[in-house]
This record gives sequence, C-alpha cells and structure tokens, in this order.
Amino acid sequence: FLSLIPPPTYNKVHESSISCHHLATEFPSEDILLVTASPVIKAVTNFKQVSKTLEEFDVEEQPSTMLEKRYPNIKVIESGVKQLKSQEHKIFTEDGKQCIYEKLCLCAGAKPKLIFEENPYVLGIRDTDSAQAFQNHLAKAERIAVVGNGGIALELVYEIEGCEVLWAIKDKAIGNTFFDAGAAEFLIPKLTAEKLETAIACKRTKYTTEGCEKEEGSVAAADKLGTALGPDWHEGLHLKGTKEFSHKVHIETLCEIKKIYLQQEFKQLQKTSLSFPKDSSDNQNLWPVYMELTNGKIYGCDFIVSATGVVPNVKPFLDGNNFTLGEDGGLKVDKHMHSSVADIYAAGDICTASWEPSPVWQQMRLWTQARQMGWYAAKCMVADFLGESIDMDFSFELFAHVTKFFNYKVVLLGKYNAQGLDLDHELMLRCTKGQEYVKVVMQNGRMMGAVLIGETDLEETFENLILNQMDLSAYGEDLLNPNVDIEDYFD
Ligand SMILES: Cc1cc2nc3c(=O)[nH]c(=O)nc-3n(C[C@H](O)[C@H](O)[C@H](O)COP(=O)(O)OP(=O)(O)OC[C@H]3O[C@@H](n4cnc5c(N)ncnc54)[C@H](O)[C@@H]3O)c2cc1C
Ligand SMILES: NC(=O)C1=CN([C@@H]2O[C@H](COP(=O)(O)OP(=O)(O)OC[C@H]3O[C@@H](n4cnc5c(N)ncnc54)[C@H](O)[C@@H]3O)[C@@H](O)[C@H]2O)C=CC1
Repeated sequence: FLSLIPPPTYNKVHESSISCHHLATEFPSEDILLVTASPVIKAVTNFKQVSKTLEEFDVEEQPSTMLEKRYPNIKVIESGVKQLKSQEHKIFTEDGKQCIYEKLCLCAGAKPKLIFEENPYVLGIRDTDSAQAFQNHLAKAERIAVVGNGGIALELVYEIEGCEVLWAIKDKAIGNTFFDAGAAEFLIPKLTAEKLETAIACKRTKYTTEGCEKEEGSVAAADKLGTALGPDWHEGLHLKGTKEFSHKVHIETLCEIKKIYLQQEFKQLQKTSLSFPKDSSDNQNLWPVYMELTNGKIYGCDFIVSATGVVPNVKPFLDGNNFTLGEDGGLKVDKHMHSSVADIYAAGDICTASWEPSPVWQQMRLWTQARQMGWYAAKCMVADFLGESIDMDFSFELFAHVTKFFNYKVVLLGKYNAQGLDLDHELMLRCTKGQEYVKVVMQNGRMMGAVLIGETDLEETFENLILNQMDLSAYGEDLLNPNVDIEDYFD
C-alpha cells in the first residue's frame, strides 16, 4: 500500500472491501490490492444509522468487478493467500502470484468451529456454498439435529419447515449468546406457533448455485472458505424438509453430543434410539446417523448441523510470523487495529480486540463490528501513513447490535447480559406476552445494558442513558413504566 514500486509488484490491502473503499478514496493515485479467496465481494447496502451507535443495513453479494469499476485504483486478485512472509513484506497466493506490500490489513474472517470435524454427516454454515449445500440436504431430510445455542441455531430452528428438528443445547434456556432465560421464555411460543408471516422478498439473490451437487452421499461442505453470510442470510433459501408440517422442534437442554454413530456402526452395536418426542407416527427405525447425548439419550437423524461458534481464520498467516494471538485464537490488535507484527493490521472476525475497552463494549463476531472495524482500520492505516494521530472510533464506545430473531426485532445494548459485571447489578423487566420484552441491566443506579425485543422504540433513549451514565436511582421502577413517557425525560 502506497509504495512507488511499479506493477506487477503491487501495494496492497488484503480483503475487506469496506477498508478498500476508504483507502481508495483517501489515496486515489495509489494501487490498493484486494486479495480474496471469494469470487464475490459483500457490499453493504441500504445503510441506516438508527441512532448514534446502532446501524441497520443489508448485505449484498456483488461481483468484484463492481469495486474495480467504481475505484480505478483498486485491483482485485481472486485467489487465496497461502503464505505470508512478514519480514519480507510479501504475500503468496494459491495461483502462484507474490505481492509486496507496504501496509497490509488481514480480514480473512473465521471458520465454523465444528463438533466432530471429520464426520461427513456434520455440517457447518458459513458462506453461500455451505448454506446452499445445507438447503439441498434439508430438501431430502425428515429429521435433522441442530447443536449450539447462538445466532445460527436460533435462526435455523425458527426458519426450518417440514422437517423434525432436534435441538441440543448446553444451557437451560435457548439463545444464551444473545439473551437470558426470561427472553427465551418470551420467544418460545413462536417456535410452536404456525408461521403466519409471509416470506419477505428475497434480498440475497446472488447465491452461488454452481457445484451444489458435488457433495452427494455425505453432507460435509468443501473446505474452501467463502465470505460469511450476513443479516437475513436465509431469506434467499428455501429451508424446507420433506414433510408437510410447519414447525416441529424438540429441545434437549443441558446436554452436549457425546458420540456420533454412522448407521452401520449403530446397527452393529445393537443400540436403540428414541423416537421423536410426543410423536406417535414416528416409525422410521434406521437413520443415516445417530447422536448420543451426554444425558444418555440417543436419537437418529438425517444429518447434524453444528452451529457451535467460530474460530478466527489465522492459519495461512501464522507460519514464520510472530503474531500474538488472543485466547480465542484471533490476531491481537491494539486500539489502532494494528497487530503485533509491523505494518500488519487486522479487522473483523479474524482479530481479537486487545485494547482496554469501554466499560459497555465487548467484541462479538458480527457483521456490524466487522464493518466498523474495517472502516476504522482503514482510517488508522491512512493516519499512520500520514503520521497523524487518530482517536478511537465512536462506534467502540457502546456495544450495539440490532437483529431479528423469531421475526421480532432484537436490540442489544452494552452489557446486555450483565457480562463481566459484579454481582451488585440489578435487572429490571417489562414484558407483554407476544408483543415486547424489555430488560435493563442497572449498576449503582446507572444503566449498563439492555435487551429490547419487539417494537419498543426505546433504543435511542436507552443508548443515551448508557452512554451518558446518568444516575437514574430517582426514577426507580418508573424507568420501565409504560405509562411514563420515558423519552420525554431524557431525550
Ligand atoms: C449464517 C451466518 C449468519 C450471520 N448473521 C449475522 C447477522 O444477522 N448479523 C450480524 O451482525 N452478523 C451475522 N453473522 C456474522 C457475520 O457474517 C461475520 O461476523 C462477518 O461476516 C465477519 O466479517 P469478516 O470480513 O471478518 O469475515 P468474512 O465475512 O468471513 O470474510 C472473510 C473473507 O476472507 C476470505 N478469505 C479467507 N481466507 C482467505 C485467504 N487465505 N486468502 C484470501 N482470502 C481469504 C473469504 O473468502 C472471505 O471473503 C452471521 C454469520 C453467519 C455464518
Ligand atoms: N442475527 C445475528 O446476529 C447472527 C449472528 N451470527 C454470528 O455468526 C457467527 C456464527 O454463529 P454461531 O455458530 O451460532 O455462533 P455463536 O457464537 O452465536 O453460538 C455458538 C453456540 O454454540 C455453543 N457451543 C459451543 N461449543 C459447543 C459444543 N461443543 N456443544 C454444544 N454447544 C456448543 C455455545 O454455547 C453457543 O451457544 C457468530 O459470530 C454469531 O454471532 C450468526 C447468525 C445470526
């Protein structure tokens, strides 16, 4: 980046179209190289700043040529990076190219952390290809198992129709990464209700369909890593099994998968499996795969979805380079998104934020944060190059995420689950069945976090209250009293 060496030795920034936009604008006469293993780039469209820190947007797949057309100084190399030699400031791509960089930003995302990685009947969902493969296998399935209790599992169990779903979670209540047992209780009825909402028109039309049949016989997706899916990822998919019913979900709580048996092994061991709970019509006695849970129960199914989190995709960059890694395996970055290796920055799922965070911010591997980090990393690279100082971006002052679960709008602010807070914190709740669930986390009279489910219209007010740390003790429970117009007090 910003070198005077002529092509074919380019200046470059690896990945992240978001950082590229900014760099290309700041340095129109310099070459910016985007090296990506994916044939498409993800573009943020319909961006809406909902409040100071809350953002809403769609994610659209576009051909990389779009980026090159818009910014003539961006060149896209469509090939995976297989090696980094940081001392020589060089990267090597799978198709045999080598490029010298002056500054490099690594944005290679994360990979699904699968349980039983080598098992052909255990499937992960990360990119368009793996989502498409999942859809194809679901179309032939009568029963699947979903393991995990985070974002993907929550979305899947709600979206899947015409297929029995056995959902195995480690926790007492559903959705533990995003909310508490109270919110789970509020959402559960939606799982058993018929889906009345009509499907929203597909916003994600550019799914790669080529090669979908390549995994016949087993369900594991190819190792090739595409770009992670983003908000509304399932809207372009037809998540339907072979049966005619809507939802049929059975939740096994407080358990993990102990062992997986393929059909042959299961028969030889003469084990017995349970039928789908509360289903008298369940008469299938042989399944392609069986899972034995730590609570002793065994169920058969067509395949298992492992929605069990991600691991940062650092492998191609580690060999011979002295990166410091975080506990979660990501590249540690400082408050300027700089890694521990000279001239290398990192942003998004691949990195581990290692600065002293604001008391109401935490890292989560989300699109919202990847976008903010990519943007800020580019600003830091520019500042570094120009020798200017730069302040931490405002978006890192407060954790703010808006998403949709079970067709409810869900807003998460600050320490929404009291993460890392001392035991002296208190919770305040307001809940109207089927309509809204509002929870705030208070400490020493100050608001530290909030979960807002439904159209509560409280996000902006609560965001302000968390940011300004006003002492709210005087308001007591009126803070959540629906008859008190809280916005008038504080806006
Ligand atoms: C199913 C699903 C649904 C999600 N839904 C939401 C949501 O609703 N809201 C939300 O906020 N977040 C959501 N997320 C999380 C979000 O998608 C990620 O946090 C975000 O995409 C991370 O962005 P990134 O740029 O760091 O990584 P990615 O988007 O994964 O991009 C990494 C890029 O690096 C490329 N790459 C990888 N290795 C190499 C290499 N060696 N050489 C060259 N290129 C390489 C890949 O091809 C890819 O293009 C979801 C994730 C999944 C899997
Ligand atoms: N709407 C949104 O904001 C969405 C966000 N995402 C993001 O995409 C990424 C991937 O999603 P997920 O895989 O759902 O990750 P996640 O981090 O959201 O959830 C992982 C879940 O798996 C559980 N788990 C981990 N190891 C396990 C094991 N061995 N056995 C059983 N359970 C285990 C964890 O307790 C946790 O409940 C995450 O970064 C997530 O935040 C995904 C979908 C929707």
